[in-house]
Amino acid sequence: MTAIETDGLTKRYGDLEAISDVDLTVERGEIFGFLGPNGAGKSTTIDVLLDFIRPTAGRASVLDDDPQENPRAVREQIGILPDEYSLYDRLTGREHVVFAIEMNDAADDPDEILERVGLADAADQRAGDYSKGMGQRLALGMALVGDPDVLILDEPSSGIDPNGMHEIRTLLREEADRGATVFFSSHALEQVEAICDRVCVLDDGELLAVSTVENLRDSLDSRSVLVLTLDANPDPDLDLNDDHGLLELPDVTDVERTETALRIECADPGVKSAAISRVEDTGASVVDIDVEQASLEDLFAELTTDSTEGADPIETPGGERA
Ligand SMILES: Nc1ncnc2c1ncn2[C@@H]1O[C@H](COP(=O)(O)OP(=O)(O)OP(=O)(O)O)[C@@H](O)[C@H]1O
Repeated sequence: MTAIETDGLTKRYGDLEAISDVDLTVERGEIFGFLGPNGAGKSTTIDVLLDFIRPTAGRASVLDDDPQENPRAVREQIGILPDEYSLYDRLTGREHVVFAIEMNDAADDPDEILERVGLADAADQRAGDYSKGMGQRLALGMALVGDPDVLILDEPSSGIDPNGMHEIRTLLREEADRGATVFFSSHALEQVEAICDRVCVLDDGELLAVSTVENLRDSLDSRSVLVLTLDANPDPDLDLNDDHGLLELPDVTDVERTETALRIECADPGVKSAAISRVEDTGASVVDIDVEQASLEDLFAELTTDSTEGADPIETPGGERA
């Protein structure tokens, strides 16, 4: 059953298309990473889901309700940690949570919530004296009130240290285990990959890929760079700028020449031995062989760079192309 669905979702501000024809499906109970650089369109998408703004075209649904037709029903089922939230400086942490409980007509124990977000010791401190990370934890605690079916978290890691993020990941996993859907929007890949079941990558308003983190990793395992260090005193007749015919090999996607080495991008690991033979056949002497694995960071950078200029799309096995 789907928790969140968008179909051709588009939002224009004048000439600017903040999101373009976004088709997205998030299943119930999954922790879904909504990934993209600044200005990608993440907050715009979230604002449409909450009916804070209306789409120019397309539609969205949250737990089968259309936010435009039934905004109240949608918001009642969502716990939201917004990108920009405001706290009341003079109210304590506990008073904030009590306020959220009353607003939601919920029966939560405020101290239990404060404990879960690591603020038990600061419950009676005024929010005006909280650090940024403490404020973020408090806003997250308020989002948990009433055990919402969908948690929408816009940049939840902002201001939170690595230990804190570990606690928050545990908390989000508990939420998913009780059946909640977690929609985790972030530009920080390392946060998303550590917790999410599936991720999508949005850039310039367009959905570039949807995949499991595992499939993204698998696709990277088959993408590597072979670095061949050549004899520093090669045959003087050897053309150092030559690509050694490597680009004629299928699955060699790029060749870069440094002073003493060749960096050969391989789309398939099986091509490496053919590449080495090809270089040696031209009379060059290979003195060292190294393999650089691509990281998820590389993939994210590649997906979100020049996507509008016809860069080659990256397939994520088992994932969808958007
Ligand atoms: N009210 C608005 N009027 C005009 N343009 C807007 C408005 N809101 C957003 N935009 C533009 O829409 C695009 C998407 O913005 P959005 O805030 O959705 O990105 P984002 O992915 O959430 O970015 P960030 O990670 O920085 O929060 C940006 O180019 C932004 O400038």
